[in-house]
Amino acid sequence: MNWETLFKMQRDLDHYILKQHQLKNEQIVEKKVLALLVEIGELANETRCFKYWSVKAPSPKDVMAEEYVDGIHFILSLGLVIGIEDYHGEIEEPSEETTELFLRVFEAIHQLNKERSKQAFNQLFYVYLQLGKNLGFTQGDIKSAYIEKNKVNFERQNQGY
Ligand SMILES: O=c1ccn([C@H]2C[C@H](O)[C@@H](COP(=O)(O)O)O2)c(=O)[nH]1
Repeated sequence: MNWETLFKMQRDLDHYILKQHQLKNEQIVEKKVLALLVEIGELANETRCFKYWSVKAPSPKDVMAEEYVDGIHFILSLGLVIGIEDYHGEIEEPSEETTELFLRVFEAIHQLNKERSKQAFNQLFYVYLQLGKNLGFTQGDIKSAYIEKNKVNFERQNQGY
């Protein structure tokens, strides 16, 4: 999977948003970290993986994919802030179950916020891709859902979102 294209699309979107709201990256890194944590919480809610008290089915795959790629947006965006423009790691079949993977993603986000290093970024991307695989998304699914949502995000900026 060529992630470089997605990093480039993310850079364009982030620039557009910063310009629109007259902000600089330094002012919003922590907000981006919180935004990412919130998106992952929203995704967890759609999967219902932790709702041991409920028998309702998870949301449809397209709904989950949209939440999942919101997370991809903020991960790429945080990567760009620390100077990362591509990702080359291979993913292995995740051995953990969904809940455990979510907890590992949250942990990796906190680590990235503390370290702001390439190693911490790669760990986060790796575990997030494992979560995606666990939820049934191929890399092709992720790419097409990302492209679709990136377009929506641009449109929203033009509509006074
Ligand atoms: O600097 C930013 C701010 C937001 N978004 C994108 C990520 C998500 O796809 C979406 C979040 O939108 P809502 O949670 O407001 O729907 O915006 C970015 O890509 N970069």
